[in-house]
Amino acid sequence: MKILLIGYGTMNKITARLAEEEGHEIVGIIAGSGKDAPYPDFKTIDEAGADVAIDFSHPELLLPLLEDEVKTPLVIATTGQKEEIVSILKEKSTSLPVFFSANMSYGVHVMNTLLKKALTMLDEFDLEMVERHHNKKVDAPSGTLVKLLDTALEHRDGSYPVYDRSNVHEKRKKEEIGVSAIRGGSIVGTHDVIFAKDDEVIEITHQAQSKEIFANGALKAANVLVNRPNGFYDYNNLFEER
Ligand SMILES: NC(=O)C1=CN([C@@H]2O[C@H](COP(=O)(O)OP(=O)(O)OC[C@H]3O[C@@H](n4cnc5c(N)ncnc54)[C@H](OP(=O)(O)O)[C@@H]3O)[C@@H](O)[C@H]2O)C=CC1
Ligand SMILES: O=C(O)C1=N[C@H](C(=O)O)C[C@H](O)C1
Repeated sequence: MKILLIGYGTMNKITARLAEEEGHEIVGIIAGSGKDAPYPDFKTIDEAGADVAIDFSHPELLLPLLEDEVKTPLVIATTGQKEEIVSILKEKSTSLPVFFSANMSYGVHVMNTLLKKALTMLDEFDLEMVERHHNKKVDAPSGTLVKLLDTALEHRDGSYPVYDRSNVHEKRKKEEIGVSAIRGGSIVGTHDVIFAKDDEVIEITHQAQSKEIFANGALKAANVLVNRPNGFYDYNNLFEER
């Protein structure tokens, strides 16, 4: 595949290395500074003539690019401003194939599926969610946690998130879903969903042990997406035949 990279930070440097090892060609980048990039720099997505664009960037880089007409299939991994990004991608997907996932690891898709099942069986349990990431991450809570939280809010009537318990001066209410974000060192990314009631705790955890899993997930998704009809894809429908 001829690949355009949107963003050339930590993640897309890894994507470039893995893509080239697999025999793909990086035809260019669109990046903030991208000073150290050995690839041509483009200003719009389509001018690169790529088979697919893979984005790990920032909403302030991505969103203006989506204001142009785009025909190149898109794999989008940027987190933060989810509602705005997804709404624009859904509009775009009427004329091109788009894959979006706040976590490119298929394992997190499985975790979210397990969470849906657990929510139907554990409605008596208090629910708390904790994510841990490296100290360079700019958004909080993580896109993955936002996705897990959305799943929980959909399945628990009347539930609502509590992001900062330091301002809460009363006992926990049943409807609360506690959300905590931890930042430190080089933690790749860990997500814990904790179900707790008197005398028992059930936890579902996903622990990313390398950033390569995200880049590999994006490349696998791109490989499939380029042969898909126009539409909006995530891990729920990418592999389904239409
Ligand atoms: N869906 C998934 O599986 C994963 C998603 N991510 C997400 O991907 C994104 C990138 O992650 P990562 O590579 O680690 O981040 P980096 O900070 O290393 O790279 C971000 C890139 O975006 C550019 N950028 C950042 N801020 C701005 C801005 N305000 N305006 C224009 N350009 C900007 C940077 O340019 P410059 O270097 O010039 O600042 C750089 O090219 C994040 O949103 C992260 O959460 C990360 C891992 C997995
Ligand atoms: O910024 C990161 O590193 C990651 N971001 C994604 C998120 O916000 O969920 C995915 C992964 O956890 C790593």
